[in-house]
Amino acid sequence: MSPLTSTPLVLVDMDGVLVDLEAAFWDAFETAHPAGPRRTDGDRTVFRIDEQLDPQWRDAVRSIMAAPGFFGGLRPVPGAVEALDEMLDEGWDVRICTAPLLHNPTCASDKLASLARHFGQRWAERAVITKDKTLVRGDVLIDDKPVVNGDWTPVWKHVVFAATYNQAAPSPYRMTGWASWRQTLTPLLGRTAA
Ligand SMILES: Cc1cn([C@H]2C[C@H](O)[C@@H](COP(=O)(O)O)O2)c(=O)[nH]c1=O
Ligand SMILES: [Mg+2]
Repeated sequence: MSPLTSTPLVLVDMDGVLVDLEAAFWDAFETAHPAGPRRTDGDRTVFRIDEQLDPQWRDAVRSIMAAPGFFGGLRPVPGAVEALDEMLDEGWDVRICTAPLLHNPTCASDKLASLARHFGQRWAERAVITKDKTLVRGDVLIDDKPVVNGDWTPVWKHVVFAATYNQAAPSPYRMTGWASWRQTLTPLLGRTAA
């Protein structure tokens, strides 16, 4: 809880949680490489797409993700817009906590523009963009990465936003989608939203 209020502070990741990186990636990849691997070849079992595919495709994956504008084209995950607004309007303090891809020159600015466009300007103003999420205080971090680590011991609990590639995540806290945010967060934060 915040030292000044009892309002729980919820941190929410972007890629794979609020916006659909996987769909945007495969749309671009399949267009650029029509004879290459397809999204339908199988579910992702590791966090990084380049590590899922044969090594011959790694540069191609990197080049799609490094393209200026790529992160501005990601579409919201179903239910995400409504859930964020509900959490904030009902009394949680909610911040976006997202990592930039440093070799994409417009990644950080595209993420802010995407938040404003799809979620509303107030969400762009609530964004924290950092390579190290352990530096950010909060009660929970909702994130699809199986392990979110950094230079510090985090103060938040990691709520794993469920995906095929994080089924073995060590955190005991798991959210299966935005429809269940209340059931997942309320027991963790000790009270319902105000
Ligand atoms: C799936 C995937 C992700 N990344 C990068 C893209 C972003 O910079 C981060 C994830 O950001 P988040 O908002 O903290 O989710 O990881 C990547 O480089 N390769 C991938 O396959
Ligand atoms: Mg993510």
